[in-house]
Amino acid sequence: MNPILLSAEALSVQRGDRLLIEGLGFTLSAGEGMHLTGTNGAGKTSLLRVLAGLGHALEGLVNVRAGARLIYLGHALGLKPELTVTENLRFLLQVTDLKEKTTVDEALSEVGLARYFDIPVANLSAGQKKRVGLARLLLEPADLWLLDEPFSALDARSCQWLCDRIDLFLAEGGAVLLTSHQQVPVRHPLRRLELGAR
Ligand SMILES: Nc1ncnc2c1ncn2[C@@H]1O[C@H](COP(=O)(O)OP(=O)(O)OP(=O)(O)O)[C@@H](O)[C@H]1O
Repeated sequence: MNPILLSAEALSVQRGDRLLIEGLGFTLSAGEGMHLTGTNGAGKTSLLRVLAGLGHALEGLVNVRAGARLIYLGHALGLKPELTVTENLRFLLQVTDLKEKTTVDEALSEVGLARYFDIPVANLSAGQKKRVGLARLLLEPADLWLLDEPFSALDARSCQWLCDRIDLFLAEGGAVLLTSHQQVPVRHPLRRLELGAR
């Protein structure tokens, strides 16, 4: 049986005075993908942030397997607009202090941004910014990807590229939890976790 990389037990999440999630439990094992769905405001981003350790749960537990490394890719992407594309990725690698899986140049080439390496991120289109964020998936070693709307702003070719990357990551034993308001056409079957409107 594949090891469980992430689990939630009796998790409740509140934002402001709204209780968004109550008593949620699930596990995510190596090689598993999960599609988190729910209407606007249901709490998907809030949940991902709690799972990534960036937000607090009202009650309950989040367990990440000891030693498992996760990448959280949120709406904000964690990019600094005044830095160039290359500077942003080098900065992120410094912060995480991990040995990169590939070079920044190769990652940028794969996400179709080779020609933009010295452009400030502020001067990129929304889809190009998204691709800079996604380049982290190529650079940083990880066991678990938490991806908040990773397909938003991407063109069709980039969406297909990301699906292929997710399939490869799952085949290699990674685990993925992602949100998307659209169908996610990966080959690997995805479990579905639906947050109800409250
Ligand atoms: N900083 C905040 N302070 C208070 N409430 C917040 C804050 N951020 C979000 N919320 C509220 O939390 C609720 C859930 O927001 P969240 O972003 O988690 O939803 P979501 O399911 O990801 O929505 P969407 O599909 O629109 O991205 C919303 O009602 C929102 O108004």
